[in-house]
Amino acid sequence: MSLTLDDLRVRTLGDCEYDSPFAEMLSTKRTSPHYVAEDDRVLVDDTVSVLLSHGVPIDRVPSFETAGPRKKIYFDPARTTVGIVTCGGLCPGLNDVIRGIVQELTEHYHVKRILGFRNGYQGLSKDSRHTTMELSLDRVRDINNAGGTILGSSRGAQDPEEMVDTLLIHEIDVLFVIGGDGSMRGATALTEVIDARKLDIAVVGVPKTIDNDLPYTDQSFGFQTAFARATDFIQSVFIESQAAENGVGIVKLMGRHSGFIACYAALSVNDADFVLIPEVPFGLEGDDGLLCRVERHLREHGQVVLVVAEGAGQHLLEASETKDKSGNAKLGDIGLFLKERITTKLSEVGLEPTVRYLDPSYAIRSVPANAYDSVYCVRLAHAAVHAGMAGRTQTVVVRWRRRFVHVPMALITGHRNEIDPDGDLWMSVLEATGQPANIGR
Ligand SMILES: Nc1ncnc2c1ncn2[C@@H]1O[C@H](COP(=O)(O)OP(=O)(O)O)[C@@H](O)[C@H]1O
Ligand SMILES: O=P(O)(O)OC[C@H]1O[C@](O)(COP(=O)(O)O)[C@@H](O)[C@@H]1O
Ligand SMILES: [Mg+2]
Repeated sequence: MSLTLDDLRVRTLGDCEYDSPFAEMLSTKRTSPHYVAEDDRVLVDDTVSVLLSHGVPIDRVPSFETAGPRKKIYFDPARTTVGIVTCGGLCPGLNDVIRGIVQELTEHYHVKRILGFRNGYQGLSKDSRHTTMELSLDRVRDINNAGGTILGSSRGAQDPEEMVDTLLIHEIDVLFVIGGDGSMRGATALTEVIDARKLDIAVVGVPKTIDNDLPYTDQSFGFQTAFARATDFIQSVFIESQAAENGVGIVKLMGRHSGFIACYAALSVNDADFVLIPEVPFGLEGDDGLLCRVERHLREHGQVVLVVAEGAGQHLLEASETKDKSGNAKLGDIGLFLKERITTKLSEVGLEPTVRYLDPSYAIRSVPANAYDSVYCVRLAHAAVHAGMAGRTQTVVVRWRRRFVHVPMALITGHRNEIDPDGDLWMSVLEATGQPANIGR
């Protein structure tokens, strides 16, 4: 997709007239390999060929506004009230982000009132708008030691007009939405109502997804923790299948539309023989199909390990029209399906398998963030606070090519981050597993 500078323009509520608490520290700072000055920008692309293909001077090629503290800010901290909400599925690090936002607002900006809305957008609805949580430093002190979110989360639509009424009742000036693509669509709907009513409320997003399926973000927070946890389950089925006669290990991992968790966990353990992801369709039948390939592998090596993303091979299952409360398609169970088909096939050819099947499901996303993700979360939280206090709105903060930047919300919801079957990640998976590029297709 070809972007223009206009697509990348971040919205702001107005001129920044208040001195930022960081003004003095920033006065001597210049762009360096480790810092981007607020009037500098970060390139979207990073290869010579793509940069040249734009055919415009370097200051016209697509670039992001840098994140970080500003010398001047839009909101007067002494008169600012902040809201925080976490929506959608859980992800390691949600509590770290909440805590980081509260710490930054309290300790540096001296914002006095921070409210957490309970249970996702539901907490902004008319019915539950009074069940807020005051977020003080004491309240968030050790919340990062636990998984989940102290605010709770939910799926399901709420009326944006009602939600904005709730923001007004609580006199919210800046709302931080920590959530995925659905949440960012919801946040966009909020900003549309805010605009229509000519209100002065900023909405800033911190993208969350263990599936790593949001674009313009290197890797989403919590993803590393989630795939690290997933490796435990691959190791388990590897050991089980190694010890059994004709051992087959199958692990199904989360990943509705994108197979990042499956690929990274499989590469980390480096013991998987087949990795199946939504982005690369496969067939079961025929000499080249998965079933025969599994059989041959088993005959040759005595064991076989498959890692399958939950969204893989959906074309092989009966189509379902079912959706969850947020409108996300409910998928068929590819893990159980493969377990049955592989068991039947191997039994038919006289290999009487011992099949070990694990579906760790929520076990990989309900854990606390690891040290790496915790660092990432706190830095995203800081960037979000700076963006909000500077009056950025309809904007998310992300890390892109190791720099923290501002991205318009519309870009984050515009398409999905998926594994490119022609890209180098999938090539690494093919190299590590030895599986062919096409299975039964
Ligand atoms: N198109 C949309 N417009 C408004 N709100 C939405 C939209 N899509 C999802 N939402 C709301 O955002 C919240 C989170 O969405 P969901 O898809 O469950 O999780 P995620 O944000 O992780 O993708 C839910 O309350 C859902 O109703
Ligand atoms: O919590 P639920 O509704 O069971 O959702 C499970 C889904 O949540 C996910 O973790 C993704 O969640 P999000 O849509 O919140 O990013 C998927 O991997 C999984 O399919
Ligand atoms: Mg989603």
